[in-house]
Amino acid sequence: MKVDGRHFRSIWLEPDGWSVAAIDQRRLPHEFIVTRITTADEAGEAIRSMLVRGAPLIGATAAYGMALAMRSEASDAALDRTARMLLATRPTAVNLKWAVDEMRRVLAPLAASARAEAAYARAREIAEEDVAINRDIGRHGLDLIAQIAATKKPGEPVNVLTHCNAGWLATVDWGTATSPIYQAHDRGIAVHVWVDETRPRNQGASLTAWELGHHGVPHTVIPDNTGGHLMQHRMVDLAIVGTDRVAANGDVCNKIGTYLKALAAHDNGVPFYVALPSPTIDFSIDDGVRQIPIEQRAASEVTHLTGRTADGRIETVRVVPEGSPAANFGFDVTPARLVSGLITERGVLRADRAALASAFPERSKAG
Ligand SMILES: CSC[C@H]1O[C@H](OP(=O)(O)O)[C@H](O)[C@@H]1O
Repeated sequence: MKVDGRHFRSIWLEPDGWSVAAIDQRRLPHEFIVTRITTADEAGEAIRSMLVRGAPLIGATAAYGMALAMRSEASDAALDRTARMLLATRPTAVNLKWAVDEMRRVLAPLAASARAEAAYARAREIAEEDVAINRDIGRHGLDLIAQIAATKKPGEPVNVLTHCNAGWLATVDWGTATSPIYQAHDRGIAVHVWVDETRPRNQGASLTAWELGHHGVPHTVIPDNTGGHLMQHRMVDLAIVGTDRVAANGDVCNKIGTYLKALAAHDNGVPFYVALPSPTIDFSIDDGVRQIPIEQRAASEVTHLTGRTADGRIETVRVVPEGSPAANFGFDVTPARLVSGLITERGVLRADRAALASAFPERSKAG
């Protein structure tokens, strides 16, 4: 999407035809830094360190990481070693495993000499497919926003709450939860977004607010604990969030705090939608609450904050007493019963196995 009027994707193949560029999301919103990724290990570190993050973008980065590996060494051992390295970077977003498995499906049958070219071709396809899928998610989600807009007084915005960053920065382009928002805004529908800051890494405050601002979408950053109050006072028309993994039964794993927003939405009759591309569906899991692995990250992400000082320096400060332990669960799982619908590239679905299997039979059979 647009950054200072210029179109960017979150990741792209450089003109040299083999190295990969990605926006360093750890530096936003204060610095816009593009990093060049030249090895599979650098791709793995980019995922592990959250230089790139967001389920679909993690998948695309892993696909390019496999291509970088095949360019360097295309043996069966290198293929297996690279797959294992990438799969070990982060455990929750199933798009990572989907992308690695997809690359292995394409590459394993090939002679080593043919693997690098095939790997780059498939990685590019995965990136382009993500853009097309997210555009379609936006088209289907736009209908939901337009239906609410039709009930509003002229100029009164549709108020959407979102959590974390499921924006174009979390994907190759468009985003998932933000794609309907961008498409509504671009069509002149008045939209306002309540942006959950999303402690502890503040992807909402630092990423969602940044990208909405660059696209001219009205928004307000709120502390994570505010959403329930807004819903109680009819200040939220619908919630749209992203997801890192949807179980076959419709349970939704997303950034920590999503479950609490879903409970508040359910209690206040606020529609709660989850936007996802089909590679985020994990048909091998029947019970998301019990089976989806929840990443636990470093306590320092809770005990410290990074920001810009008044004189422009980027500093990290401690916000928790020395010696106070901190827990950092990265995700939680919202039971399907709290989900109003799943906005996918093939339409808005009920959050249940029958709807998911019917919409994506080719994936449900693959399991
Ligand atoms: C469109 S996937 C976005 C999803 O990924 C985020 O997690 P992280 O920033 O840790 O990669 C968050 O759960 C978002 O909803």
